Order: sequence, then C-alpha cells, then structure tokens
Amino acid sequence: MNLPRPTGHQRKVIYLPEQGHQVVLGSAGTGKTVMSIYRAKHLSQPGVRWSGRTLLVTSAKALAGHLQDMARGAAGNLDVRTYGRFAWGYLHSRGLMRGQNIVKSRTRTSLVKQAIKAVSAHHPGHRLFEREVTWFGDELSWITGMGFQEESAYLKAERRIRARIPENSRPIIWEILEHYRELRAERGYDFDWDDIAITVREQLQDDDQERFYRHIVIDEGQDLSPEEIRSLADAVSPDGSVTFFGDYAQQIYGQAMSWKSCGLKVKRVEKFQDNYRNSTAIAKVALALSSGPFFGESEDLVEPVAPKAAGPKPTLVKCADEREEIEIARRIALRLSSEGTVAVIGRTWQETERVCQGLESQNIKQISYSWNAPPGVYRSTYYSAKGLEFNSVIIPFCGDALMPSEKALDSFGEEDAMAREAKLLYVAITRAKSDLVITYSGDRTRLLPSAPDLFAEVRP
Ligand SMILES: Nc1ncnc2c1ncn2[C@@H]1O[C@H](COP(=O)(O)OP(=O)(O)OP(=O)(O)O)[C@@H](O)[C@H]1O
Repeated sequence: MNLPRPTGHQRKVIYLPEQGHQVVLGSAGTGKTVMSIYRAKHLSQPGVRWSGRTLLVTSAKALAGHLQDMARGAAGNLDVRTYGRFAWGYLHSRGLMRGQNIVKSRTRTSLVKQAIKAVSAHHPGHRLFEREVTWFGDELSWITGMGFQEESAYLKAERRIRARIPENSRPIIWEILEHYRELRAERGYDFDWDDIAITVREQLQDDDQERFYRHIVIDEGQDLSPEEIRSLADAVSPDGSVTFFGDYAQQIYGQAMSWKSCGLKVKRVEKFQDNYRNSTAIAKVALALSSGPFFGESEDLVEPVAPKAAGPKPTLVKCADEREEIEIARRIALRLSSEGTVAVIGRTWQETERVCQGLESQNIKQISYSWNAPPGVYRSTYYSAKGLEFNSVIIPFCGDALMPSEKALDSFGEEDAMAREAKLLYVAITRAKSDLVITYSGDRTRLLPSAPDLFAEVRP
C-alpha cells in the first residue's frame, strides 16, 4: 500500500544516524508508525553501506499485522514481529523452547493466587493481603519488566507512580515472586511473557555469534518494558542501530517508566507534534483529556499541535441505561459503516461483544486490518486498537459507574486507576479520524473532560 509522503521533520527522522540509539517521541496521529516503516525500509535497503537485516517490532498483535501489511514489498531482510515472537524465536535458536514452556496468562494468575495464599500464611493479618490478585500480578510484571533479579534492587527501586507500597511490604512481595516461580517450575513452565526478556538478555550476553539483526526499529515503544527494550538493544550488532518510536500519553501498561530507564544512549530526542489523523474537534477532546489531572507530569509527554482537518464535534449520548446504550451504539455503527470504517471499542472484549452481538462486524484481532480496510463495523478493545485508525469510533459504557472499572479501583486504588483508564480512553479517542461517539448512562465518567463546547451532547 502507498504510504503518505513524509513532510518536514518526519523526513529527518528516516535518515537519523544508522548507528547507535535514536528516540522519537510524538503525540497521537503524528506519523510515528508511518515513519517507523520508512526508517526500517531505509535501514534494510540492500546494497548500501549501512544496510543490514532489520527488525520492526511492536507489542500488540493487531498492530504487528498492520505494520506487516504496510511494509509489504520491502526488502527481504526486513522482519516485522511482536516482541513476544522475536523473544520466542531467539530463545528457540538457543535451544530453550521446548513444547509449551511459557505459562499462559490464566494459569499464571492461578499460580500467583496460590503463591499469595501460601506466603500470606507466614504473615498473618498483614494488610498487604487485602489487595486484589490483579494488583499482585501487575506488581510482579513490573518487577520482572524492570529486570530486577535481586531483592535488593527491588527494595531500592524508585517509582514514578504506585509509590505508596509500604516499605515493609516489598520483601513480602519478593517472597511471593519467588514462590510463584517455584510453583511455575513445578508445573513445567520456564517462563512467563514478562520475564522472558530477562532470559533473552542473559543468552545474548553469552552469545558470541554474529548478531542476526543489524538494526531494530521499535513502534509503540512505551508499551515494552525496560527489560524488553534493553534486550532489543543487546540484540543488534555493535555497528547497528536501535530506533525507538513512542508516545507516553498512550502508555497503557503499569510500567510507567521512561525510555531513559531502558539504557538507551541518546544525544537528542526528536519530537513530532503535527497530528495528521484526527479532526480538530476530536483532537481538542484528546488534548483536554491529556492535559487534565489524571495524566500527571512527565517530560516524555509531547504537547500536540491541533490539526486543521474539519469534522463534526464528538457526540456524547446520555442514555437511560446500558440497554439503551447498546441499542444506540449499534444503530450509529450501522449508519456510519455505509460510509467508512467504524470501530466499536470497549474496555474488554466482553463489553465490545455486548454491543456487537448479532451485528455484522469483524474482530480486528482475527483479520489483517489496515488503513485501506473496506467500510464496515470492526470490534476491538482499547488495547487491541493500539496504533490503528478508523473513520469513526464508538466508545460505549462511559458512565461513572463503569469507568474507572470497579476492578481497576479495587486493584490499583483511585489515583493509579484513574491514570491508567485515562490513558486507555485517550488511545480509544485518538483512533477516530472524523466521527467520535461516546455513550454513557447515569453520570458521565469523571475522566472525560468537562470543558464546555467540546461535545455535542444529545439524549436519544
Ligand atoms: N506526512 C503525512 N502526510 C499525510 N498523512 C500523514 C503523514 N504522516 C502520517 N500521516 C497519516 O496520519 C495518520 C497517523 O499516522 P500514524 O499512525 O503513523 O501516527 P502515529 O503517530 O503512529 O499514531 P498513534 O501513536 O496515535 O497510533 C495515518 O493516517 C497516516 O497515513
């Protein structure tokens, strides 16, 4: 497919030095994905001095498929992969992948639960055990994602958010991590998807064969853990390059870590601010959300410049109840789908399916969705929609009772839950090119910006 022609600053990014580490940050719709493809094609172009085998890598499966589609026709030495697929492939080449030795997420949760139960018996009455299993699972992912291998490193760690874990709880959490690993090993699993990067790095350290990749380009880098990024930096040859594209406003995992903690050595960070995707009216909502109280401060956030594309104001539909929300969302989806692509984006697959049941629609995880996809209704979650775009987006269930979700509040507490859900909502909103419809019943979620005139507010 034809990629848009790079303009101005975008062009510079394609031709950044072909050696060392490069970081490009940009807000939503500024062309990071497109430029990651141009950059990867440039680096893998045969017959030139800097050329070499290149990996274009991201975290979400649907986006990897989309990248693959856009990179079609590129030189044969360009691979497009999810991080998981890269890690699996490398460890397989080292003889470490035997059968199903990566634990699946449901089994992992059950093992974490067992570990919590066993460790809680040694600490009767400790308040840490009032927390939900999701919170523990997330904390264990954070520890491994940071690459901590010794308890002392975890005890000393500084956090940007989620700092309020009482000092006396951390050793207990470490005990749970160790017990979980024992249980996992007993069940015959060597890894989970979070700690696989630790082994990739260990293996690379002992691997004196020539590196398979000379260049690695990372899209949506904010969603890879620091240890995953470090492993990618270790995987390129010394005369090669790592180029990191990311947007910290869209960081949807609990890592909340900057690229700076990933060991990338960068002289100058390139920044993209011009939004090529959203209409002005949609970009205004996204901007109001990202400058609201839930995003926090970070020097990694890039202030976007509002685009000039015309389009109607996003519609906020206040419904009597969830049934009416479903009815309205379906009706609007059907109407808009005759003109272009429409995504129904829910927080969970269950929410999305509630709206789309019986409606002719496609699950974006099961197809190869691309920018030239035919008109129709597409189903997605906030997470799976990462990196994609649609003419219209419908986001149901944005009432205060459902957003932030009770599960997020119970697991992470008010502040952290709001920050997480605000970023998810930001991702969903910025997928829309020209039409955005948000439905809710009861009061609308506090996460949505309340400035007047941002929305056309309607009641069915
Ligand atoms: N120079 C350009 N001229 C015209 N359109 C462009 C240009 N650069 C990017 N675009 C278009 O802007 C849209 C957003 O691009 P892209 O998906 O690469 O942005 P992104 O920064 O990766 O967004 P996000 O992080 O929100 O997923 C796409 O439709 C792309 O084709």
